[in-house]
Amino acid sequence: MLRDGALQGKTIIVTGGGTGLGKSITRYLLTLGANVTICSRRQAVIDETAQELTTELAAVEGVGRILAVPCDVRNPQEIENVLAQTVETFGRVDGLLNNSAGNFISPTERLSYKAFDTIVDIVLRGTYYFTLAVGKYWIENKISGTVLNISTTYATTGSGYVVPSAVAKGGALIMTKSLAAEWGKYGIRVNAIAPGPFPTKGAWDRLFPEPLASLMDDPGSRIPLNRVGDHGELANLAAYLLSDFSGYITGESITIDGGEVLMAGEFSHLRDVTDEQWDEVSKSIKQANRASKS
Ligand SMILES: CCC/C=C/C(=O)SCCNC(=O)CCNC(=O)[C@H](O)C(C)(C)COP(=O)([O-])OP(=O)([O-])OC[C@H]1O[C@@H](n2cnc3c(N)ncnc32)[C@H](O)[C@@H]1OP(=O)([O-])[O-]
Ligand SMILES: NC(=O)C1=CN([C@@H]2O[C@H](COP(=O)(O)OP(=O)(O)OC[C@H]3O[C@@H](n4cnc5c(N)ncnc54)[C@H](OP(=O)(O)O)[C@@H]3O)[C@@H](O)[C@H]2O)C=CC1
Repeated sequence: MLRDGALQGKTIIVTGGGTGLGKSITRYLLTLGANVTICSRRQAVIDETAQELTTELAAVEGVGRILAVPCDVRNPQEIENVLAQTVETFGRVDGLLNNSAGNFISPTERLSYKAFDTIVDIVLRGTYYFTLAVGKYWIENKISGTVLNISTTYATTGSGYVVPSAVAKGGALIMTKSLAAEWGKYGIRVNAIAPGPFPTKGAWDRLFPEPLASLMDDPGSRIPLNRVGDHGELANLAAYLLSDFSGYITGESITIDGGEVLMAGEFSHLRDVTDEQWDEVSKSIKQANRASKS
């Protein structure tokens, strides 16, 4: 979407950048010329992604550089290390994409106390810790940085069977808005993206495992646009929100879900009714109208 070189000179940290959506967004940011630090717990995974993307994009003109630094977002010292290594390698940090998450589907009454803590610590506490570290660096160095948090549509609607994730994503969304209000005076923007279903191994293994996958509708079939999301579509939006082109947008969460949340509307599920059935419906209503007048 953005023109070549749109992110030239920018450095962006992507948490969870070794897999799934974080990897796809990292690929696009590099293509647009940004330098990117990817971080997550598994060093082998982020090293392999860094190697793969470097090789894959070698021929792209103006491509950015990639650095992989291991980090558990629940650990402030490891976050400080990612920040320090990024500044040492690329000179500065301009953007932070909080994309790391943990999640699994389960009836809430089956969860242990620790299960809740594990998800909330990664998603809410981790997002806060990373944002705090980078925000303090920006304020101290007078850099107008930008934070982008990967949320989810159920951060606002809520959802059964993923209660710890919904609670944590909901908290991170309110943090997005609260910090946007507070740090606007430093020129720091804080936004979020709320994706619907975008197939990744990490999400599908934990949210649509068998026998659930066979029992549930195909996620695309519940969506007005009739399909799941494409990683490129999400990467476009993320790059825009991390770029200066979105310079007047802050505290916003943009939904990208093919209209999935709209299916909560009372009658939105009627799209499978045929023309013939609608003829019958119309006839029946008109009959009732006539009857009510007589
Ligand atoms: C539309 C799609 C929206 C998508 C949104 C997303 O976020 S997709 C993103 C998807 N991507 C990811 O999630 C990627 C990262 N995810 C992960 O690494 C793991 O899934 C993790 C989140 C469990 C963290 O691993 P870890 O090694 O830090 O933790 P651990 O193994 O030590 O477990 C901690 C506690 O949780 C318990 N518990 C675990 N599973 C279940 C279960 N199914 N049932 C019940 N409980 C379960 C486990 O028993 C333990 O409690 P206990 O028994 O000690 O009291
Ligand atoms: N896929 C989808 O349909 C949707 C996804 N999302 C969100 O998109 C984001 C990416 O998810 P997706 O790509 O699908 O799934 P992935 O499982 O591929 O991504 C999650 C990433 O988080 C990293 N991570 C997990 N725990 C930690 C931790 N403690 N510290 C640092 N990194 C950690 C993982 O790396 P590692 O294991 O090496 O630490 C992994 O790279 C998440 O925020 C998710 O909630 C939202 C809505 C829909």
